[in-house]
Amino acid sequence: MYRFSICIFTLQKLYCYQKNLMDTIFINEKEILERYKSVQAKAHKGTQGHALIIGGSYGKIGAIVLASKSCLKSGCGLVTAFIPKCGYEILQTSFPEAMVMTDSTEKHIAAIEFDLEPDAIAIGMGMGQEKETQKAFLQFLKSNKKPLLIDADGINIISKNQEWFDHVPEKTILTPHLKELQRLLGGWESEDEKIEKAVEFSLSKKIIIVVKGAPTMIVAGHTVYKNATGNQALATAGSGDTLSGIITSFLAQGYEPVDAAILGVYIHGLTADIASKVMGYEAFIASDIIENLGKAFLSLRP
Ligand SMILES: NC(=O)C1=CN([C@@H]2O[C@H](COP(=O)(O)OP(=O)(O)OC[C@H]3O[C@@H](n4cnc5c(N)ncnc54)[C@H](OP(=O)(O)O)[C@@H]3O)[C@@H](O)[C@H]2O)[C@@H](O)CC1
Ligand SMILES: Nc1ncnc2c1ncn2[C@@H]1O[C@H](COP(=O)(O)OP(=O)(O)O)[C@@H](O)[C@H]1O
Ligand SMILES: [Mg+2]
Repeated sequence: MYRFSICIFTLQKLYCYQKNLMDTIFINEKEILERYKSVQAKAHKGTQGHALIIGGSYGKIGAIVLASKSCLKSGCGLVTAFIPKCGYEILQTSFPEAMVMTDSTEKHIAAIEFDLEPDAIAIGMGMGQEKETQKAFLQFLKSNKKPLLIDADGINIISKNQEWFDHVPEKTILTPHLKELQRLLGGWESEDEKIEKAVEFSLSKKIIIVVKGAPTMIVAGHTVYKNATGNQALATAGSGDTLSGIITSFLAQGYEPVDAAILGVYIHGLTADIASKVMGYEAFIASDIIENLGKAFLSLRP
């Protein structure tokens, strides 16, 4: 029996490591237009989806401002932000279109309690890793059944507690940058090994991994989608927080998680391609991603 298990395990490993079984799809405009659905004439905010964005901590409320704003600016009908108390006025003032719920703790999240039924949830941006926050994150994972995206400190926390993946819904999207990916997977020795490890992890946890970088790859089991948009203008604080908001918007609008990730990464990159032609790379900041979302969506129209 023991020998038999070893044999199965080795075969599984071989299967995952065989590069020719990894299907790579290049995401171009054609792939996007096959997935993208514009807003219906009779839509209203109630039909466009409600996203809940959870995160932020003292000094990092900006991450939630950026994620909430990019979310609503990508077609979602309603956005609620769940943040520590200290972020209430910041969010209400800088982005009045968002609704805000606060934790009872001042500077970090200590209990994630809300009385609404969102269509999708993003968690982790600017959230920090306080003990109480980690506990609240676990409680949240245990109770949540909604489509989910985990970014930043959410990834950092779950990387150290990988048994918590038992509570993560299938097709949850993780959006690690390189350092976060290292924390999640351990190291790698080559670019190929990095993607092979991501494929293996995606298969074993049944999740989608957005491997952020230049270019960004979306790993969904054996299929790896390679994005074609984006440039070095995106090498700026908050550009990942903004990406989380955009992908969550598509999730809340009812897109399949893999399509939400593909569309989100493409549109996010497109804003930088459009804006850098007129403003260069240096002056581009995360708010310019949000500013250029309109032009990016317009460019998808035939
Ligand atoms: N305005 C706000 O509120 C903002 C809030 N934010 C929030 O802050 C929290 C901490 O997030 P964080 O990503 O800065 O910290 P952390 O994971 O330790 O990574 C730092 C190290 O990782 C590396 N590295 C990073 N990115 C890389 C990349 N793309 N590609 C390659 N390497 C990369 C790099 O390491 P190095 O390469 O220098 O060794 C770097 O020194 C998080 O919750 C986030 O949401 C931010 O979004 C900013 C705006
Ligand atoms: N040189 C680059 N070319 C293309 N995309 C980039 C480049 N540098 C950064 N990005 C993109 O910017 C985002 C950075 O995410 P992240 O590091 O999480 O930012 P933050 O946490 O500050 O919001 C990712 O989507 C990444 O792919
Ligand atoms: Mg980030």
